[in-house]
Amino acid sequence: MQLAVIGTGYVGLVAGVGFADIGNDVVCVDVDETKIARLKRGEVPIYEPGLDALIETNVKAGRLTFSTDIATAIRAAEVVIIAVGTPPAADGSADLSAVFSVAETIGKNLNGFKVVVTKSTVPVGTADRIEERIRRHTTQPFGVASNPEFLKEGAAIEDFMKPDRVVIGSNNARALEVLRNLYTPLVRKSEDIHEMDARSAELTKYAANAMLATRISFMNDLAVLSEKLGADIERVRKAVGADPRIGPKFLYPGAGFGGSCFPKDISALIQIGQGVGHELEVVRAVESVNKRQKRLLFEKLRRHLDGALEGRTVAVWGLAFKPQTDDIREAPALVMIRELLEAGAKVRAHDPEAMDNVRAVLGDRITYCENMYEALEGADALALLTEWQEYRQPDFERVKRLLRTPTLLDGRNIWDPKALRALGFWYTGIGRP
Ligand SMILES: NC(=O)C1=CN([C@@H]2O[C@H](COP(=O)(O)OP(=O)(O)OC[C@H]3O[C@@H](n4cnc5c(N)ncnc54)[C@H](O)[C@@H]3O)[C@@H](O)[C@H]2O)C=CC1
Ligand SMILES: O=C(O)[C@H]1O[C@H](OP(=O)(O)OP(=O)(O)OC[C@H]2O[C@@H](n3ccc(=O)[nH]c3=O)[C@H](O)[C@@H]2O)[C@H](O)[C@@H](O)[C@@H]1O
Repeated sequence: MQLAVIGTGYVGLVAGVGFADIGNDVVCVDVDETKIARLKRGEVPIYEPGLDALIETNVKAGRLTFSTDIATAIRAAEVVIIAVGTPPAADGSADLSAVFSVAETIGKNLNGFKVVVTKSTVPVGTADRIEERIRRHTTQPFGVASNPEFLKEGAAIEDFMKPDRVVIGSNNARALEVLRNLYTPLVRKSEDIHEMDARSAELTKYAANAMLATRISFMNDLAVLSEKLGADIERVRKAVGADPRIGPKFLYPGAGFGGSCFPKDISALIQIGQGVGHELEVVRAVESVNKRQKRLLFEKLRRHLDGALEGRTVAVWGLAFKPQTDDIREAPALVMIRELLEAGAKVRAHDPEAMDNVRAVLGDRITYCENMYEALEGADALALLTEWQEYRQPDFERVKRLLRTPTLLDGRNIWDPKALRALGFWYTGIGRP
């Protein structure tokens, strides 16, 4: 099939290369000329394991190209996939300006039946609004569909190529059929493709993200309770997750959830509810618990130092919002670093992939260390915010020698409190005695 993917970010690029890999002809389009120029030179603008090799293979095979010429890409395509960003507007709702701008361009360039697919996460009812925008400019036939994406950054290719399920929402039978054919090679059985109306598909995306975020905030809330009661949330987590009705995934307490989606989609869902006069009370609590959780490590450190943060130095390991990505959008580390700077502390940071992105936001307000141990030199405490593999088993004797005071804040519960206390560290994690 001939596909145009509009918006070559985390989702558009992965979807584009994934569809090319199963034999489609794909052109990935973006308004960002620098990004497209880099991709044309063979450079991959984001860190995503396995992506470089897959792009290279498909470009070489002639199935994957990059362009800034959206009109030509649309005219050549049978299926146009919208994967542009839908960032939060000032009031928390999703900013749909990029989606609508693409819809208008599609309308102006329709030259025969096409399926227009929204992969971006958009509020319920957006498919109808897209259809209306396209119709303003054309009398050509087309079908609009919602096809939300469920991939996780850091595991994006695996998630895309072997999805647990695919959701396709449309009121147009021809569009449903085209998309069913497109996805059939990626699913194990036909029941893994869930066909529905567009509104249900749009809501499914928010429901899935809100459910996952609810599990995390629930566990983070219980972690605070655990600590106050002298219980160990890690033991509770494992035992609770052993119930197959609950399951073990997405129950890890930590420094709060970040990323470009959970925080944004939760506030958009709250807005969607309010738009029809329904207050989503559970989702509101998920959001407020998360805001509190992102400040938890900072508060623990402040208490430990009796409020005296001025002039102290804090080492931070992990800046990305999770491991295996360079994405720092809504990362808990940024919240902690900003609090520290505001309190007059200095920060020495390390991350295997995300330092350039942080530099673009914070500039020289903090010190960036190429080596994780270098970040510890002369620091009064080490705070771990992202559970990169290389932080799991550091040389703690060396950590102790380098730190001015042996203080550890484990924002992801990856270290052993007992062993570290035996080594002479002051240790605190999330919800552990
Ligand atoms: N990042 C993720 O893991 C996931 C994201 N999503 C959703 O997918 C959508 C895209 O997210 P990301 O890929 O993370 O965003 P991103 O910010 O990485 O990429 C968006 C791309 O769209 C381009 N763009 C903006 N306006 C454009 C226009 N008018 N024409 C062409 N290109 C345009 C931007 O230059 C950028 O390259 C969002 O709605 C997001 O909620 C859904 C599932 C997973
Ligand atoms: O809509 C999206 O963009 C995507 O959002 C999330 O994916 P992603 O944000 O890439 O990463 P996750 O692995 O879900 O992690 C999100 C945040 O939750 C945190 N988290 C995750 C799991 C957990 O048990 N505890 C926890 O604190 C992570 O550290 C991270 O900060 C969803 O998992 C994807 O299914 C969805 O497609």
